[in-house]
Amino acid sequence: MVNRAVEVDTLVVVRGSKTVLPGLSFTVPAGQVTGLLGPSGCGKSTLMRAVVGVQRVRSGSVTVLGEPAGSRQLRDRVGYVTQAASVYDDLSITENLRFFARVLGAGEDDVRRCLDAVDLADHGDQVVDNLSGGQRSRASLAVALLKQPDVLVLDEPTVGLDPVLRRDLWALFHRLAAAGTTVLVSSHVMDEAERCDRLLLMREGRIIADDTPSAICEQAGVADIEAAFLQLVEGGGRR
Ligand SMILES: Nc1ncnc2c1ncn2[C@@H]1O[C@H](COP(=O)(O)OP(=O)(O)OP(=O)(O)O)[C@@H](O)[C@H]1O
Repeated sequence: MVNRAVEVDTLVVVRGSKTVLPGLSFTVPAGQVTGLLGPSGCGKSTLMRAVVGVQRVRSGSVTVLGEPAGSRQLRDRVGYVTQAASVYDDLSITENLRFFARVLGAGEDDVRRCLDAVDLADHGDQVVDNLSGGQRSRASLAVALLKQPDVLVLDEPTVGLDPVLRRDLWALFHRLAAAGTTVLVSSHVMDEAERCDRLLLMREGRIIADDTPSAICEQAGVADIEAAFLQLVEGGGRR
């Protein structure tokens, strides 16, 4: 088993006229929940797109499970949930899952498993168009779980969710990680930091810290990640 699920080496991404990622290097350990935290616009989505292989990169490399990001071998092994829901509005949640299960070669038992995992079993017959934003994003997450991916990349999955649902989703991420899945999850909300096994703190396209939440706080000599983030920004941080 590869214990570095994701390896990013001197990654440069330019979007339009802007260098969004000016040369990032880091690794993501397998079987843990790694949080990618940073303010809106710092480049989290761009980095996640590079990890799943849908972002044109200027230079550097991104390796996932020992293969180049986006390569054919990774198709069934990497799940990706974007901020935009990727389910059909005019189908029910169960119909969506059955449709994607057929496309992906998954079975009815997988449909049940995924509905349960995201706590939507009681809403399976509801048409997506009538769902709340949070239910919609959980339906997209259920689709991503159909193939039991080894690496799950989630772009701000908890935006707009109430505290109970947020807690439940984080519990799900940890159950998936305990079963061996590598979970890379982004957030711009610093109070989600404590829920991660490891953190990549990001600012203006750079990783300013890469460690466990407690180690980051300890090194900064502060009690919470928000204070650590501020101190890293003021003190220059890692380059
Ligand atoms: N298609 C594009 N063309 C040019 N610039 C872009 C494009 N998409 C994003 N950007 C720029 O790239 C930078 C990083 O955007 P990105 O979406 O990766 O940030 P983010 O940290 O995920 O933000 P958020 O938390 O708001 O989703 C921003 O400055 C954004 O304006």
